[in-house]
Amino acid sequence: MKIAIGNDHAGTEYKLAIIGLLKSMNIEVTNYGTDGTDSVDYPDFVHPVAKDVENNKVDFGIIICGSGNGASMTANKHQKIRCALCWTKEIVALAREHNDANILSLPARYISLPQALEMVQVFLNTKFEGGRHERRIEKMPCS
Ligand SMILES: O=C(CO)[C@H](O)[C@H](O)[C@H](O)COP(=O)(O)O
Repeated sequence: MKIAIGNDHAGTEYKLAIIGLLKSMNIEVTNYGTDGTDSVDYPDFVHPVAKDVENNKVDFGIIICGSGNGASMTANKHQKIRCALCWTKEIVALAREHNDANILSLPARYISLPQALEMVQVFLNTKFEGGRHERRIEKMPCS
């Protein structure tokens, strides 16, 4: 499995820990940064993740900012992206089962690091249910 990951300054600590987790699971990671804590603009680090997912260069994306909102809004501008902003593992599971989310957005300032790591594992280990949900996600894109 391959994952692309990106974040702003609010997400660096969590991002580095998530990369450690992914590598311990033998998952290939493309890290688009930032790796620092100087103030940056999240779109600069989210668009590359969304492009990799859109172009099937990776299986999934993970993006992290303070609230998760700016990052998810940016990712969802891409036609083929279904980015889910999640704050519990139950919402993560539903984002995969019902929405076939291909990017997970985490709000680093509002969840604990252990929660974030657990949510990443749920995201990667939960399958899309298909069925009625397939019809619904097919209706998501607007022309
Ligand atoms: O974009 C956001 C809010 O939707 C993110 O939470 C950012 O991380 C946040 O806005 C950054 O805030 P800061 O005051 O510049 O650290």
